[in-house]
Parts: sequence; structure tokens; C-alpha cells
Amino acid sequence: MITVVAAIIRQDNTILLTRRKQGQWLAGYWEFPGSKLEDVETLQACLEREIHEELRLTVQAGDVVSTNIHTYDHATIRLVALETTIKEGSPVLTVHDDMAWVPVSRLLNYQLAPADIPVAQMLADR
Ligand SMILES: Nc1nc2c([nH]c(=O)n2[C@H]2C[C@H](O)[C@@H](COP(=O)(O)OP(=O)(O)OP(=O)(O)O)O2)c(=O)[nH]1
Repeated sequence: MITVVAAIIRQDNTILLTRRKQGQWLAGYWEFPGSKLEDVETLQACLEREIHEELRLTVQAGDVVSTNIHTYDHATIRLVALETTIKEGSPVLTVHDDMAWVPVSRLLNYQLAPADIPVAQMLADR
């Protein structure tokens, strides 16, 4: 099973969503930015590196917010969402084609990657 680490980045009562580019798998779907976990690195180190690569943001990844398993046609992923704080910078798109700062209560209005729906639901219910 593939582990995917995703960042819950908050600012002013909103959370950052990014949209997957055309040509990618799940193109057009919104997600919490992040990446597959590689080798033996920690969840936090992976996320901090990837968020810097993808969004040019320096962040500190913290606690696990949720873990859920989702089976797509081509793979089963374990999606681990981490509470993440911006230390420096503003997001710049490099691999996504759009971003949005979204109030928690509106996350489910976006076309989320299916694995992200329970995460958004959980955040909204809190
Ligand atoms: N980053 C991220 N990926 C997610 C989320 N939800 C979800 O189903 N995914 C899926 C999409 C990707 O297949 C995989 C993450 O891989 P990745 O971010 O390294 O993306 P990638 O485009 O290189 O992946 P892939 O096309 O090779 O599948 O997990 C999410 O919230 N964040």
C-alpha cells in the first residue's frame, strides 16, 4: 500500500486546497497538497520537503489529524493528513494549476479527490 502524506495548512480560518493539473491522474480534483511517502523518511520531513518543492512554502508539519485508507481502481492509498503551519512564504503554484483558501465548512463544495472526502468531513464535524 502507498502512504500519501497531506498537509492541512490553515490561515485565517481557512485551509489550503490545490487542484491537480491536466495530464495527471485525478486531474481537476482538489486535494490537500502533499506527496507519496518515500523510503524511510518521517511523515513530517516528507511533507515539509514536498510542500517546499510544490508551493515554495517553508512549513512545520505537526500532529496527524486523520488517517484513512482509500481504494482507487489503480491503487490503494493510506492518506495521512498532518496539521501544518506556515513558517515563511506565500504559496506559489509549481505543480498544481489552481489553489484556494477555503473555510472548513465549504471544503465539501469542492470536487475533492475521493480519498479526501472523509478528511474534509471530519474537519467540518470537529
Ligand atoms: N498529494 C495528495 N495526493 C492525494 C490526495 N488525495 C489523493 O487521493 N491523492 C492521491 C493522488 C496521487 O495518486 C497520490 C499522491 O501522489 P503524488 O502527490 O506524489 O502525486 P503524483 O501525481 O506524482 O502521483 P501519481 O500521478 O504518480 O499517482 O495520492 C491528497 O489530498 N494529496
